[in-house]
Parts: sequence; structure tokens; C-alpha cells
Amino acid sequence: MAKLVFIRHGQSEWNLSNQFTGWVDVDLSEEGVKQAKNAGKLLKAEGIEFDQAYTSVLTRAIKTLHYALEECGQLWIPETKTWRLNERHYGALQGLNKAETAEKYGDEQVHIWRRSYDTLPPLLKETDEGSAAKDRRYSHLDPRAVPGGENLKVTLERVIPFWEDQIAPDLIDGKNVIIAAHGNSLRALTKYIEDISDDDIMNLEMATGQPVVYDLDEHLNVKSKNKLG
Ligand SMILES: O=C(O)[C@@H](CO)OP(=O)(O)O
Repeated sequence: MAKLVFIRHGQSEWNLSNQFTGWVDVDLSEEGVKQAKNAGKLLKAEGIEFDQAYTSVLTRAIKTLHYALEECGQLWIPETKTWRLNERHYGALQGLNKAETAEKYGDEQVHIWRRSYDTLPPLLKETDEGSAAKDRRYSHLDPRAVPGGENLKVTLERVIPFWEDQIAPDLIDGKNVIIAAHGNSLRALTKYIEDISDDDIMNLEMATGQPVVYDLDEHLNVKSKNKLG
């Protein structure tokens, strides 16, 4: 039986200022650093020995992983970073204040943009300022694979190949895995491993910096789920 831990990054500067973030590479806030360190303390108390870490190519998740692993004395474990664990791309909403956007377009529209499974946000064009197409960390990708905006469905469709190719084989080998990622990339993974419906996933939220510990059997069925702290 393998253990799988999800941690959404600690509070970011844009979580604090209530801005749509997506692929914008904002840092952790002071509170976010505290949350990440606290996650490490909670994991240490659980006594989990990790074999492999996975994270995105965004600073807030990478730093959360490192603060947490340092607190539990496991900063040395192998880690892999992938764009496939990035936050969902929020398109042209990135950078906008969520409350101001709700005043302009209405609460319902903003709720649909944030939580509907298959509604896309307004898209960014490749030539728009802030497009990820110009960012060196995505230069190895086919330009058509660099999104201009994603819903949860599209996010799931790019997270799951990585799960199947890399993470699932580790777990089947009995390795304990920690994934430090983002609210929506982790909601996508949660939907997949817990087989949550398209409607019910709208109500699932991930708290910043809170480790979620799964025990999985050899077929990767969930045997238990425990939110720490
Ligand atoms: O702005 C974002 O990128 C995400 C996570 O902070 O927000 P939401 O919870 O609205 O999907």
C-alpha cells in the first residue's frame, strides 16, 4: 500500500490580493510560507517517508514543496517538475481582481468561470501580453499545447497523462509520493482518483497548505483519505 500526499501551495501574494492567478508566477505570501512550513511539521508528525516528489513549474508550488520537505527532513528526495501540474490557465482573467470581476459580470458568471467543469474563461491570444507562449519554461512544448485559457476538463486532460506515465507507476511500485501543486490541478487529480462526477467536483475546494493523505491499494483504489491539521 502506497501513500499519496497532495498539498496545494501555501497562500500566494495573489490569493491574498484576491486576483485570478493561473499560470502567472507569483510568489508565496508570508502567511503562505508559514502554511508550507506547518504542512511539513504535520507530515513529520505523521512519520511519512517519501520516495518521490512532483511539482509544477510555478514558484509557489515549488517553494511549498521545499519548505514542507525541509521541515520533515526530506529535502533530499528526488523531485520532478512538470508544466502538467500547473494551475489551470485562467486566460484573460489572469491578473483581474475576483471581487471587481464579480461586480462587473455578476457573481454567477464568475462562479461559472471559477468552478464549472467545462466552461472556458475568456482566452488570451499568443500575441497578448502575459501569454505563456513567450515564457522560456514552455519553449520545449509545441506552441499549440501552450494554452490561452483552460477549464477544469482541459486541465484534467493534460494532468492525467502525467499521472498515468509517471505518478501511477511509482505508486504501483509501492513508492510514497508527495505532489505539491495548485487548487485546480489537484481538484482534477482528486476528481480522477476519487471518481467524482462533473457536477460534484464544482463543490470540492482545496485549502492552501493543507496536506491531504491518501492510502492507495495496488490498483490505486483509495483506502483512506485524511486531511491533516
Ligand atoms: O486564481 C487562481 O489561479 C485559482 C487558485 O488561486 O483561483 P480559483 O480558486 O478561483 O480557481
